[in-house]
Amino acid sequence: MKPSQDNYVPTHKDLAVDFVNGDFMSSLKSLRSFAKGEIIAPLEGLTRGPKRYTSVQCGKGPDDHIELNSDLVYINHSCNPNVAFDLSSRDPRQWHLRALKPIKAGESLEFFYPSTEWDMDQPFNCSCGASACLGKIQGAKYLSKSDLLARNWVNPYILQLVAERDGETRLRSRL
Ligand SMILES: C[S@@+](CC[C@H](N)C(=O)[O-])C[C@H]1O[C@@H](n2cnc3c(N)ncnc32)[C@H](O)[C@@H]1O
Repeated sequence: MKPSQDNYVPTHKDLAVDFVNGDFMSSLKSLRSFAKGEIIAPLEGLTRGPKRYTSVQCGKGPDDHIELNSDLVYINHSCNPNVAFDLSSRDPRQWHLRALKPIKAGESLEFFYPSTEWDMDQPFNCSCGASACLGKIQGAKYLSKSDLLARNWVNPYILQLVAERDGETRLRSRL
């Protein structure tokens, strides 16, 4: 579920969707400043569902995908992100959105999609404009461990999948 522009009511006090005409052109902006490390929002009202362009992966399993059911779904990807979805706790009540750097009022919130997603439903050519932009964004499966670790936050289940992938590669090369 993606909140629409019709009769829009923000789901989070300090955040607002910047609706732009055109497919996937909208974004989520901060209405106040946040300090580095500050929790911007707990993740509440989540539902399980299939992998979609709106879902967020929350574990290693095929069914480990949640829908945010809020304005947070409008957070775009950046290769130089300013926020992270931290789904590292075993307790979903601890899952949250956190600032990775100081954020000013009016700034767009952007997270590094491969920090949650292994193999994305809807890959795209990134337009984040960062100097270290990775180009095509399709999920962590397609990136090196060093490219992932350079983005300040990667969820532990993604790092486990990377370790399994890289272990298999080493084993195969020995055969
Ligand atoms: C969950 S939506 C994010 C909100 C989206 N901008 C919208 O208006 O609905 C994810 C989609 O937004 C687009 N998107 C997000 N970040 C992007 C980026 N850095 N470059 C290009 N497209 C991006 C892609 O089409 C992606 O599949």
